[in-house]
Amino acid sequence: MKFLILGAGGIGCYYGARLLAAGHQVVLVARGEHLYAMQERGLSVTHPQFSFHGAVTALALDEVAGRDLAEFDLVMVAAKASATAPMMASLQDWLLTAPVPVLSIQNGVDNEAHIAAVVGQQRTVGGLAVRIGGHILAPGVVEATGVAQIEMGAWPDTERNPHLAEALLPVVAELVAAGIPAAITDHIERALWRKLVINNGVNPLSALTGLNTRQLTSDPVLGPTVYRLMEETGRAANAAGVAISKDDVDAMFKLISEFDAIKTSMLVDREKGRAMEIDDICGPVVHWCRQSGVRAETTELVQSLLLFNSQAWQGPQVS
Ligand SMILES: NC(=O)C1=CN([C@@H]2O[C@H](COP(=O)(O)OP(=O)(O)OC[C@H]3O[C@@H](n4cnc5c(N)ncnc54)[C@H](OP(=O)(O)O)[C@@H]3O)[C@@H](O)[C@H]2O)C=CC1
Ligand SMILES: CC(C)(CO)C(=O)C(=O)O
Repeated sequence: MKFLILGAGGIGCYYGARLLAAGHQVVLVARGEHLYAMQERGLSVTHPQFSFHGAVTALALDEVAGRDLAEFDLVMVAAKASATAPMMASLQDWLLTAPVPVLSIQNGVDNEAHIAAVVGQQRTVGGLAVRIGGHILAPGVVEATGVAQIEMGAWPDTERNPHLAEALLPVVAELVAAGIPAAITDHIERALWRKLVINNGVNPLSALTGLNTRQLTSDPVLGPTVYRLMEETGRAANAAGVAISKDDVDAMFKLISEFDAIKTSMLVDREKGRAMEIDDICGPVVHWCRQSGVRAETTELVQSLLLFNSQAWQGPQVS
């Protein structure tokens, strides 16, 4: 099969390398030093159970339109959530040249709406990268850990998009054969909110404190705070019309408490001085809880602390 990965950084390069190692064709879209390094020296990916070192096809976003979209079986969007809408807008005309499905494997619950606005719901595949930590260590060099699953499903659910759900079956079979545990869910919107429960629970707090997921969940003060952030996410989901129960929140807390000690993607962004996915992760929780009339107080506090804390503190202004 042939895959186009838009925004091939930590997770995009990991999954891309798995597909390349299994004999698929993969085009990676990146920018800056990372793109240059992949073009000049190839890509290196290390993972406890897998490694890849080799030449890759890497392009800048504005070079993509020179390719024939119809040759691809799947477009995967793997950039940060804030890049989804601008990427879709810049490829809008090209994306309408062939009916190829477009899958998001990003965190957040709004990426699919941005994709659907350009390619239509019939081609939009919701998805998420589960139990993976993957980061660019240096340009062209990626380190990953975890079983690195992909959960995907026709957007917004199989019932409303049955033909796409069927078309995904061979893609999932190839991902599994390539060592990517992939599965289809009939209710991807719910799966995305369940993942947001984890991300809103640990990402902003880890970026604030510098702690990894295990340190956070096992801390006597921060652990219960993680749980409260998760509960608020569940409340937001219900306000948005997506059923998330206390059992879901408990299951997500257990999952992240028992998973490898991960440095979250938001902490990595903070350390690198890059924009963090604060609006994409805390934003929907704050928005939907406010809509419901009961604010997400802990999320609002953590979000504000992170926003203030990430701006360069100049010290008190003395007149
Ligand atoms: N990293 C992780 O462990 C996990 C991440 N996720 C989620 O997956 C998504 C991707 O995360 P991650 O892999 O860490 O992100 P990265 O920042 O490592 O990768 C995204 C890549 O896309 C590039 N990019 C952004 N805009 C463009 C553009 N216009 N043209 C070309 N390249 C572009 C970025 O370049 P630049 O650096 O210049 O911005 C970067 O190299 C996020 O939603 C994240 O929350 C989910 C599970 C785990
Ligand atoms: C919390 C974690 C590691 C879960 O996969 C994640 O999604 C992230 O770092 O953004």
